[in-house]
Amino acid sequence: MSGWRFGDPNGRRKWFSHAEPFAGLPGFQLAYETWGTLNAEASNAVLVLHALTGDSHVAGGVEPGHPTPGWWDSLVGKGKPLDAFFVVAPNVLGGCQGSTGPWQYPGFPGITIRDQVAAEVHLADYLGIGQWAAVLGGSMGGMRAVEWAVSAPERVNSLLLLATTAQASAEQIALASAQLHAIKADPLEGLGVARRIAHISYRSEQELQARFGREKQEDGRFEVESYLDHHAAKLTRRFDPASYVTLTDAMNSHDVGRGRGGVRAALARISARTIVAGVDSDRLYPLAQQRELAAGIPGSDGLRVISSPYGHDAFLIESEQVGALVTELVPVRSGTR
Ligand SMILES: CC(=O)SCCNC(=O)CCNC(=O)[C@H](O)C(C)(C)COP(=O)(O)OP(=O)(O)OC[C@H]1O[C@@H](n2cnc3c(N)ncnc32)[C@H](O)[C@@H]1OP(=O)(O)O
Ligand SMILES: N[C@@H](CCO)C(=O)O
Repeated sequence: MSGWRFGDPNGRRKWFSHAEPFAGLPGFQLAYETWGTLNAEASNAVLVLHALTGDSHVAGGVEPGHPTPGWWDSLVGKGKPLDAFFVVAPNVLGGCQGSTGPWQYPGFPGITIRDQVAAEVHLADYLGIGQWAAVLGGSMGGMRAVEWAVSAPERVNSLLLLATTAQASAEQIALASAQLHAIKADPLEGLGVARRIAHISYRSEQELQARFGREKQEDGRFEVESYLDHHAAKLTRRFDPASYVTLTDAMNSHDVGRGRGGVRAALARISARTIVAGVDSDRLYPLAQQRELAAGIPGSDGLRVISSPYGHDAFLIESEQVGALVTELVPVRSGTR
């Protein structure tokens, strides 16, 4: 087993181990990182859930000696929207940055978003967190966030759903299936092909046209090809093909309505104060999916739109707009410090 998958590249990871059989596994471990301090009432905990190729390292540079940037640096740290809270970020079950996944466990079973949330419930219990002040997530993280609020409504006080959906659509499943075929044909090369396909869907047509047009590099590749080659190489250096398959299958299985009387009935269970936001240029998780969430969740006050040319990835890039939504959701209350 390659050590890096259990390693701690940023020097901040903690591990939670669950020794009982779970979802076809003999047990599991979740790597997680935390920022801030849990208050005496355990009322200031915020759960941040990462997207497909994300990890527990939401923010870097918060403490001396841990400068590696995180993927939502703008939210966590002194004077930032989540400064007053105890932030917990797990690496998702089946992921490959510290948590149990297919490379750690040959014959790793198929798991669902519900299994991943059930694993995170065990982590919350272990940390002594009965109710989250807020659960935040974008994309696959948003799938887990909405599942948290449906399956354990009493444990989620407020909820921020970004660029996500109540159930995977045929188009999302179709795009994923092409990626999975590539990986199953040749894991390493295939992961690069999968990343190219996925990354096109993470950006917008107008952005790619404006940035790259028909420009070519000296080697004859179109600039946009070179850009995709870059992301493919970058991901294959930091991500495990089998984990990509496991997590993509889990996203395909995502349907909060399954066995619960359908999506509307499931969303009606949510008691959290909720903000749902989508990106106007997102062609992977279109606004109609967030509109469905906002309409079905009783505690939502309607759809917010993040205006950005960057497509789906805007939830990771538009720090100001995302930060404003977080601040609106969890204004720093006295006593949360
Ligand atoms: C959930 C998580 O994100 S966790 C871990 C961090 N996350 C990730 O990395 C996820 C995968 N990455 C992404 O989704 C995106 O890179 C984001 C959202 C994080 C950032 O998006 P952006 O800031 O818009 O970066 P963009 O997609 O334009 O890529 C910039 C990179 O492409 C390179 N690049 C730009 N044009 C070209 C080109 N024509 N040819 C080759 N490389 C190019 C840049 O040099 C830059 O390189 P770098 O990655 O070494 O910095
Ligand atoms: N591009 C980001 C978001 C995907 O939803 C990632 O690779 O995780």
